[in-house]
Amino acid sequence: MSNFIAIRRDLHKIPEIGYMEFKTQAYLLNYINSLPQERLEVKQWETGIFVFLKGQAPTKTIAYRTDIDGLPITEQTSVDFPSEHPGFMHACGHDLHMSIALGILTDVAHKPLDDHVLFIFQPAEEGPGGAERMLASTIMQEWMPDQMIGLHIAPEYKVGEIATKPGLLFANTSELHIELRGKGGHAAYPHKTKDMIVAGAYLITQLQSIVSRSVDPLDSAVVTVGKLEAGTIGNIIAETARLSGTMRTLNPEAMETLKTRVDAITRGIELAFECEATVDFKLPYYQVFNDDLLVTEFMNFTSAKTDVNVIHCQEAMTGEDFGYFLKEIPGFMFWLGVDSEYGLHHAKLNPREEAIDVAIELMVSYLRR
Ligand SMILES: CC(=O)N[C@@H](CCC[C@H](N)C(=O)O)C(=O)O
Repeated sequence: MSNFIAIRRDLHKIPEIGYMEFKTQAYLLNYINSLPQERLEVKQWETGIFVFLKGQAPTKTIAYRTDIDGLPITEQTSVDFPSEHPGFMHACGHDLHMSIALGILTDVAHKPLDDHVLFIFQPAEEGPGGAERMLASTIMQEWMPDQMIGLHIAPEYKVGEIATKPGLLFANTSELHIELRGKGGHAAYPHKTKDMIVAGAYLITQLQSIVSRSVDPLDSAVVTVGKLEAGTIGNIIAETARLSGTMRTLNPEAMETLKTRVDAITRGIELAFECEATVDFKLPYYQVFNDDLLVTEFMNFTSAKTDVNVIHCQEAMTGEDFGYFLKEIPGFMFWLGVDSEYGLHHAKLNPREEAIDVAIELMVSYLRR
């Protein structure tokens, strides 16, 4: 087993959510401190880390970013290194992302490049977002890179495949939080109450009409309610209902349509069910937009390799706060095939670990080209 597969397994056992990645940060720092230190400068930022590796004859700084947080999901895989944190799992592949980053860092720490390389270990990609804040940090301002690179595992592609494209790769996103408040009471006296479970159910059903009836059919959009909390027991009418979800669009203007329609439909529910509602659109993520020239050069470079197959993919409705880095710094993101039967954010996600060495070798050869 490669050292970086072992590292991935260690990290897989300790998933932590955004800005709580204390054990993860300690593990990463411990490893980074074991590398040759002559050219390294390491700075902690919240639960994240910046590692600056001085080049030998630098003309620019290239940044490589990995996210480090896990998700609140109870793991259901049968791997023999499962999550040791009940209710939490690396179900989006950030354990692989981190081991790949450490693999690249290890190589260049032993054999420095001409250019500087900045490694960014970023917290809270799944929320509330770390990229925008890291970008604004004084550390990043001091070490501002000229180019950014990031990857994300892709369960639908085979090991040895990568996929990307020039221009738009990932969607614009916004979280959606709605709270409905009515008058609870005894289940036998519904006429004396305002039942927020019924109101919430109507609301969720009506939200489904936004994509089908308010968004231009030639655009793409998603409105997903992923969490609904309401009620306490079967014979009490619920006083509150809380919905949380996410909205996605490929076109930034379509996001404004979604917000306007969510607001309008919620106001309609307030009237119809005689309740009060608050709508909160939180934590927008800017789209991931690849630099045409850089990503095309990377795709051509990779195509010339015999061991990696490059797929020109379509845009995805996933969100990534890596988009904030690419808004300011030219660069690109790509999908790394890991061939898992279960997808991202699934409790049975089980990426094939051979992809780790594929990615390290690809990135090291790209950086040394
Ligand atoms: C790659 C990936 O799965 N990213 C997450 C990002 C979450 C963004 C935000 N918290 C939201 O849910 O809107 C995704 O769900 O796409």
